[in-house]
Amino acid sequence: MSPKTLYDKIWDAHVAHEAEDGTCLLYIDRHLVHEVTSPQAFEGLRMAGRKVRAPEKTIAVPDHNVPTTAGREDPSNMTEDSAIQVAALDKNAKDFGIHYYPVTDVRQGIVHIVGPEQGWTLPGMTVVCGDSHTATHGAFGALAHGIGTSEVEHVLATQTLIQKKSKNMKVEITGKLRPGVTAKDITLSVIGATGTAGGTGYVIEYCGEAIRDLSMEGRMTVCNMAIEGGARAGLIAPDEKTFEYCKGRPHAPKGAAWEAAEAYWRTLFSDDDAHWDKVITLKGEDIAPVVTWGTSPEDVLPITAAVPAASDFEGGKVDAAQRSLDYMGLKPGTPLEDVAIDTVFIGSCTNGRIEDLRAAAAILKGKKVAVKRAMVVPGSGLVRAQAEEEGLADIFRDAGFEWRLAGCSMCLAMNPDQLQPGERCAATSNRNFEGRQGRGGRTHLMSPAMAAAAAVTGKLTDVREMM
Ligand SMILES: CC(C)[C@H](C(=O)O)[C@@H](O)C(=O)O
Ligand code: SF4
Repeated sequence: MSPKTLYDKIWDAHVAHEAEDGTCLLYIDRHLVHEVTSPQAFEGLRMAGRKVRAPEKTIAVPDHNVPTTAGREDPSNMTEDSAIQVAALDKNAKDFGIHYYPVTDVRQGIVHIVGPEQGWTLPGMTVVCGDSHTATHGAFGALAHGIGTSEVEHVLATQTLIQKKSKNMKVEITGKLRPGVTAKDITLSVIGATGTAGGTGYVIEYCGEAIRDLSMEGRMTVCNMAIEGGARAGLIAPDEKTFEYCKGRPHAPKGAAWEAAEAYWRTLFSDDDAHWDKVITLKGEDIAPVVTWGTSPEDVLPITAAVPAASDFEGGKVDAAQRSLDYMGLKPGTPLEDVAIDTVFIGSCTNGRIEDLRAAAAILKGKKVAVKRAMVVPGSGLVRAQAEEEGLADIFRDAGFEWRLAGCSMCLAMNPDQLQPGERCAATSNRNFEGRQGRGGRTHLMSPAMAAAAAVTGKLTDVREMM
C-alpha cells in the first residue's frame, strides 16, 4: 500500500463515488448547523418535500445572532433579521427532528465549541457546517470544513457532499514554546509566515513537538485559524490526549463501540514516507507573543515590535498596508506596546474555551481593568458553568469585566455586541478586517493572556512582563 497522509486516509474512507475528473461524493459523518447559513437550505428541503437524510447526525445551535445578555430569549432584544433567523432555526430543528440546543439550554454555545464538547466531533470523521471556522474540529483528526448554503441543503438532503481533493501541506512546529507563548501565537505566527493565501488549495496537517504538547483546547485554537491561512481545513493527528478528551462525552461511543473506535483512531496518522505538496517548519522557541496591527490576520508582529511603515512592504502589500494603517489609526514606528486600547473582548470559537478563560483569569487575578469596557463571553453555557465553579467568573467580575452568556458576540457584528467607530479592541477572535467587530471598529488579535494583560494596562502589553 502506498504511504498516505492523515488527510488521504480520512478522504479515502469517505469517498462514496469518484467521477473521471476527480470530483468525489464524500460521505458526511456530522453536519453542524447554525441560524445564519441554514434558513434557505431548510426552505429548499421544504419546497422539494424532502426530509433531512440523517437527523441523528445533524446538530443545530443558534450562536451568531443571539444577544449575550439576560433576557435574550425575548425576540424583541434582537434585530428583526436576527429574530427571524433564530425563530427559523427553532422551527426547522423541530420540524425536521434534528438535535438542537436552543438558547435556553445550558449546552448552547458557539457551534464549534458545542460539537467537541458534546462528543459529536470524533477522530476520523468528516464534519461540515455552513461556517468557515468548522476547521476547528480538525484538532480531533477529523476532516472538517465550511460549506456554503446550497451545500448545506445538499448535505441535509443526502448526507453527502461533492468535493475535489485538496493538496497536502505539513506545518511543523518543532521544539518547545517559551513561557507566555500560546496556541494563538502559533496559529497567528504561521499565518504571518505563509500569508493568508499560503494554504490556498491545501489541507494543512499541524505536527511537531509543540503541537503534541498542546491541550485539545490549544489544538482547536490552532486549527480554527487554518482558514485564515487560506487552507481548506486544518488537521492534527489524534493521540492519547484526543482519546482522553472524547471519552465519556455524551455522544462519544461507549463500551465495545469505544474500543473498536479507538483501535481505528490509532491508525489515523500520516505515514512516515507520505507525500507532502508543501512543508512549512517553524521553531517553537522562535515564536513570541504576537498581536495584529493591521486589517488582515497576516499583519502580525511580536508584541516587542513597532508599527511598520507601508514602505516596509513590497508590491500590492504597500497600498494594503497604508490602508490598514489609516483604518487602524496607527503611526509607523510607534512601539506596539504604546498603542492604547478602549475595549477587551475575550471569547469566540478561537479562544472561548475553559483553558482560555483560565489563562486570562490567571493574569487578571487581584487586578482591575484600565479600559472603557471589557467582556468575557464563554464559548458555551457549559464553559460558563465550569468557569463559575472554578471561581474564574468572580476574578473577571472583580477585575471589571462583564460576564456574558455564550455566543459569537463581539467576534462579528451580527448581534448587539459591537464596537463603535474608532473604538480599539484587544480581541481573542480570529478576524480583524474592516468593520468585523462593528463599523469603523479597530481589532487587534491576540491570545487570551495577552488580551487580559491589555485590559490591565489599557494598552497592548507583553504578557511576559506580568507573569
Ligand atoms: C456567519 C458565518 C457564515 C461566518 C463564517 O462562515 O465564518 C462567521 O462565522 C464568521 O466567522 O465570519
Ligand atoms: S465565534 Fe466568530 S469566528 Fe467563530 S463561528 Fe462565531 S462568528 Fe464565526
